[in-house]
Amino acid sequence: MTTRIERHHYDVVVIGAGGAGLRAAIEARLAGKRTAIISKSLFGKAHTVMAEGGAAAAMGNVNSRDNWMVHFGDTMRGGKFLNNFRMAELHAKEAPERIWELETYGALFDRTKDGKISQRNFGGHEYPRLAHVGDRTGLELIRTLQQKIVSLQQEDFAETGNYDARIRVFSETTITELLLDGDKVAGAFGYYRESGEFILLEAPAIVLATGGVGRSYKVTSNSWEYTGDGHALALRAGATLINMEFLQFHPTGMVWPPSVKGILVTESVRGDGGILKNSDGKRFMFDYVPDVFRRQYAETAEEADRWYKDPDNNRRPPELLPRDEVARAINSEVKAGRGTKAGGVLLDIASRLPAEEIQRRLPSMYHQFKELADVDITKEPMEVGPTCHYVMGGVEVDPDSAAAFGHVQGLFAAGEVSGGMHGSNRLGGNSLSDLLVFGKRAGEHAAAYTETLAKRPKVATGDVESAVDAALAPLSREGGENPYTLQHDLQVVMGDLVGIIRREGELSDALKRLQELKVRVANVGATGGRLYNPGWHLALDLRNMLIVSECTAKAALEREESRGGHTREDHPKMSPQWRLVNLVCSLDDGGDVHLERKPVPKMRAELIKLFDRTELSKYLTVEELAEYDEVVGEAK
Ligand SMILES: Cc1cc2nc3c(=O)[nH]c(=O)nc-3n(C[C@H](O)[C@H](O)[C@H](O)COP(=O)(O)OP(=O)(O)OC[C@H]3O[C@@H](n4cnc5c(N)ncnc54)[C@H](O)[C@@H]3O)c2cc1C
Repeated sequence: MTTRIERHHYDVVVIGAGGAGLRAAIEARLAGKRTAIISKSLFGKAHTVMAEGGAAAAMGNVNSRDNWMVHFGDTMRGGKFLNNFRMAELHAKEAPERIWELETYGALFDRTKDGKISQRNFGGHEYPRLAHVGDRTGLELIRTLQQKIVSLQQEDFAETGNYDARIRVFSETTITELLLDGDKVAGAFGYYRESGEFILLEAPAIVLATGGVGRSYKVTSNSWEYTGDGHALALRAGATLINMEFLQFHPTGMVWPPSVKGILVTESVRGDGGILKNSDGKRFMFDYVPDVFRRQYAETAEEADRWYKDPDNNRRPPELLPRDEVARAINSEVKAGRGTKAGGVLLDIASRLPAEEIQRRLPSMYHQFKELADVDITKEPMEVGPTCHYVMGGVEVDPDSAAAFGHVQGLFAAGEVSGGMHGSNRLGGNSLSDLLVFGKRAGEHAAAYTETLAKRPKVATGDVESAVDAALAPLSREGGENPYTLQHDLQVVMGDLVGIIRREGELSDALKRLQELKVRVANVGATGGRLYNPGWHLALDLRNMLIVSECTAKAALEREESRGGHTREDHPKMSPQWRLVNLVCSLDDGGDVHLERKPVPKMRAELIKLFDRTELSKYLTVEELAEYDEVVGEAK
């Protein structure tokens, strides 16, 4: 029996309808390309919509000392100098323009008294920098980008009589394979979640914008669709992934009740004055300021509290250290027996701001705790603990064009699925701006790439048949393993052995168990048919989760130091030698993960000069410092 496959032809296919995907699609359409947007979940329901705190952009509206150079410095510092410097530079320079542009699309950010876009404090940012809409910034971002897409569709309708003529959204559609013609992208294959029918989109350029990988962990802020699909699609297409060992465990997820464990408690709570206390009532973060940050952070509660009103003459509260530091501190307090019964610590905003102010600034948090935990955050503290939140690692890309490295052409990646920009740790608020800056670049360069081709790459019939067979396999397997059991077992391995604190023995053990899981996942089965069947969908997601988890575990075992979102108990220090190394994953012919060390690109002279020597000496090797001295010497 032949299987029915719906076929479409586009110039650019964007996989993912979060901020990165929508911004990329807008740009490709503005370049005149026929563009498709594919979304695994409902249109508008990407992670981007859940972003609460804001988008970081050095507009200098609240503190005029802010500018792109300070933002660049903070981003590099936050990423512990492992960031791709060019990405961090482009991001810091272009973020303000991307935010202002959103207002031309119809966004309306909160205002300062004099009518400028308001900006709030966040961990690791020297000045108030996050443009925001209460604590629902992601919603405004997605709403505006969708509105822009609708307006483009209306333009197309006026011209052609067809709304979908140049930009079309395929929602609740999952891509399972990328199809190639030699080393060139030729299309994407997937299925409609509701009907289980197959779809083939032929296109010479594909932008991956599929977001994160959090569902390989049990305690996570990520929703069901974040199974690392884009990462795995890239690998299977011949692209490379960079620095997959770096996962961000956000310090404040809900810990109670168990059914909501992991749901995010926005950093804005701390940005707006919230403090962390242990079960003895001690404000413990003062005990956890690492040497590299000591000069920037307050030593007493009095100084920390003064900072909120007078940031120019006081140092920042330690609650606003980068997320990796705060997550580790909470972990240590709980481990030392100073946590709450449910295994968290207390986050107190109730004693810091009047109730009306809390409700005005943090309406979503107020409702979240009231509805889910029966806690009134204007009266009592919240119970919080670390939750797997964000992956810094991702598709290795050219910083300027967002084109994927490796043995594939026509593949681009932007947003959380791409790697490099955030180094070993992302600062809060830097994701929303990253999506806009690199989403736009990816769309623009994908469109331009299609014009360089002498002929359109062709999809091979055999490849489509293989994609169909792979998709149907779990449904036809008699006695296959239950996908939910497999996901649970994977989450146990990753949570217990590749979690927030890592050790050599446990990582080796994790790799062994992942190999065993690989064999079991190859035998995964799903009951029922193709009509809306979540068990089947998970069975297909599992091989992506597994491959991405293998990358994380392998790289985590290889990197013998602690940096940002990678903490090795057996190698607790940051090593200047390891700062020179990116760990890059590819797939070998047998489909196994191959790990390679590559040098971290060297920062240009005018950028390295933005940092002072004392600070750099905590990160760089002796040889690098000598080069720095030469550069600075020449400038004098
Ligand atoms: C609760 C929460 C709060 C956050 N708050 C902030 C904040 O305040 N500031 C900040 O900067 N960052 C924040 N972040 C992080 C930020 O929201 C994300 O990193 C960012 O939104 C990722 O955007 P993206 O466009 O890369 O992908 P996403 O918005 O995650 O979208 C991914 C898209 O890809 C689709 N997709 C995935 N796989 C497939 C597939 N196989 N086929 C088809 N489609 C697929 C999904 O359905 C979705 O449409 C927060 C994250 C969470 C979870």
